[in-house]
Amino acid sequence: MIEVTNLSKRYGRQLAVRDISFSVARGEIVGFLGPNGAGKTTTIRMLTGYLPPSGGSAKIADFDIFRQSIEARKRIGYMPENVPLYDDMRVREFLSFRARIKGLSNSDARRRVSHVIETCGLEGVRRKMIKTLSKGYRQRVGLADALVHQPELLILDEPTNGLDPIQIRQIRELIKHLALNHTVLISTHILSEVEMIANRVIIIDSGKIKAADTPQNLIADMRAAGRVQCEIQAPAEITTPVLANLPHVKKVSSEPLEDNWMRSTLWSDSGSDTRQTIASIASENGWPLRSLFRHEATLEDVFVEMTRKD
Ligand SMILES: Nc1ncnc2c1ncn2[C@@H]1O[C@H](COP(=O)(O)OP(=O)(O)OP(=O)(O)O)[C@@H](O)[C@H]1O
Repeated sequence: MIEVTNLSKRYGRQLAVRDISFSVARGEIVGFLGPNGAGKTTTIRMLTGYLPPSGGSAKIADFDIFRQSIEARKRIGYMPENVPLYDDMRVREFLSFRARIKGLSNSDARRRVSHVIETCGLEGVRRKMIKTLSKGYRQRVGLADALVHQPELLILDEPTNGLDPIQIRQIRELIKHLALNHTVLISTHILSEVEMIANRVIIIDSGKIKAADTPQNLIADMRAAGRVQCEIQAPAEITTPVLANLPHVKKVSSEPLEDNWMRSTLWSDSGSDTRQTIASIASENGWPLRSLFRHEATLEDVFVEMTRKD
């Protein structure tokens, strides 16, 4: 559904998107993640035909977004970060206007507007002026606008940004519902949201793709490379160098607890679980060991690790 090949965007001297390639298959729900300024909006604006690339290409449903822009854009429902709405229009009037701009006939527009009003839960506000709507309802109108021409692909740029927790939950439920019969690319900062909705994530940082996989695989990799915490009753000057020298261990930090107990955290390489080695070392040295566990990784850990600046 989306095929991005060596796409780049330069703003003056700054390379905001650097030679990225990825694809999204029909029916996938892909979370597009990255810290502020990573290049998400720039990429999305290129994919939706609003911004010309400095290099590379992108196809939507096999149509080149730059050379076959009209065909490609017909298939995209785009909800930008700050949904531009006409405040002095009423909801239904605005959606009808948008449907006509998008080329729907009068009768198709009427039918589709009624459908998206129902899908997006806008029945109660369809006659209201847009300027009187809450942010949550404005987002729904933005989603209805993105859907009105019946696109196969939805591209949503931070759709829950600025909403309160209840509104976030409502929009998330709506997106989950829409995901049943659309391909979705969703950019967000809310990682729990991605874990709940997406079947794959793409992490971008400084204009480059750092990872593209299912949340489960990314978390599993992170778990393998994970953190192990242990509590040993021995001075840190003795235990820390020993723990730091264990195979695969990259870093150890220790903090003193009561009665000469010491809590140490070990970060290790991918594929290694140091728990057994720690237990053996403690036993060999006669160090009392009262706690030993592996930290369960989350998508947030993956995100922080992938986008860490060090
Ligand atoms: N119109 C522009 N002119 C110059 N630089 C820009 C422009 N738009 C974005 N940038 C820069 O390009 C980089 C990528 O920005 P972009 O908005 O794509 O990031 P983002 O991942 O969407 O960030 P955020 O999560 O904050 O929205 C940033 O360093 C930003 O300052």
